[in-house]
Amino acid sequence: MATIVQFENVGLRYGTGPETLSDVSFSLGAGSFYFLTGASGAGKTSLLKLLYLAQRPTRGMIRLFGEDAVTLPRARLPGFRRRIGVVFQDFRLVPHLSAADNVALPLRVSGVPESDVEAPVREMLAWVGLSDRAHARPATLSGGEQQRIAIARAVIGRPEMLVADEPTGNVDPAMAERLLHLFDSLNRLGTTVVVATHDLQLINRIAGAHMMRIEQGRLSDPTGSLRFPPRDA
Ligand SMILES: Nc1ncnc2c1ncn2[C@@H]1O[C@H](COP(=O)(O)OP(=O)(O)OP(=O)(O)O)[C@@H](O)[C@H]1O
Repeated sequence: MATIVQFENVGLRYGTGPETLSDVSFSLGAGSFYFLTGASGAGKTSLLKLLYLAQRPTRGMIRLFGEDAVTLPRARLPGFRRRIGVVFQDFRLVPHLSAADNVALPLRVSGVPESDVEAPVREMLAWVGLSDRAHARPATLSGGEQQRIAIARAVIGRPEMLVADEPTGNVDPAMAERLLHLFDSLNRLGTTVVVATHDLQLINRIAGAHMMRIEQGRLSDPTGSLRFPPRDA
């Protein structure tokens, strides 16, 4: 299986504080499904930020899509980021755009012709159960509805990798199940999926998903399968 992400001895420090992440090493196989768990403050969001290139590590090596992501020239960041769908913990919807226009953003940014935008937006809104809120501004949506719009926006461009930070934190169990099914469908189409969650129930729902656990900034690898190359290689 091809490796889509590789971390070797990665460390992250914010300012002059202690290291938030230390000696993080793992690799992600293209097309696999990963859960990242850990207590609040353990470093899940920080690890995801490194993955979607919002943050550079203070030490270590990160390869993404086969290239060195640490020394990637700034000008190439947008091109890389377009290959990654992100569901932010705080949604980050654009407040002056409607729900439909928020969902359409990745397609428009990628230069998809306007005639090819409407149908997938409609399909995604239906998938997340919000067809009737297409014209609503984010401020008029509930937290769970905003989260579903953020998920629709993250997956509409069929990204090579989907990174989601607590994507079911604001929805009821039935909707969480449905959203997970959406991620699963995307994964079956070949997208590598990384979901940070506290919800251990979710983890059992995806057959064959890998689990990474982070404790005080260090990754524990319960399956022993995430390290690349293996420690004893
Ligand atoms: N921008 C920042 N500047 C300084 N410290 C930060 C910053 N972002 C996160 N931290 C610190 O890094 C540590 C890990 O935070 P992080 O958000 O990665 O944890 P988390 O596991 O995602 O937590 P939660 O589950 O509560 O979202 C925390 O101690 C946090 O205070």
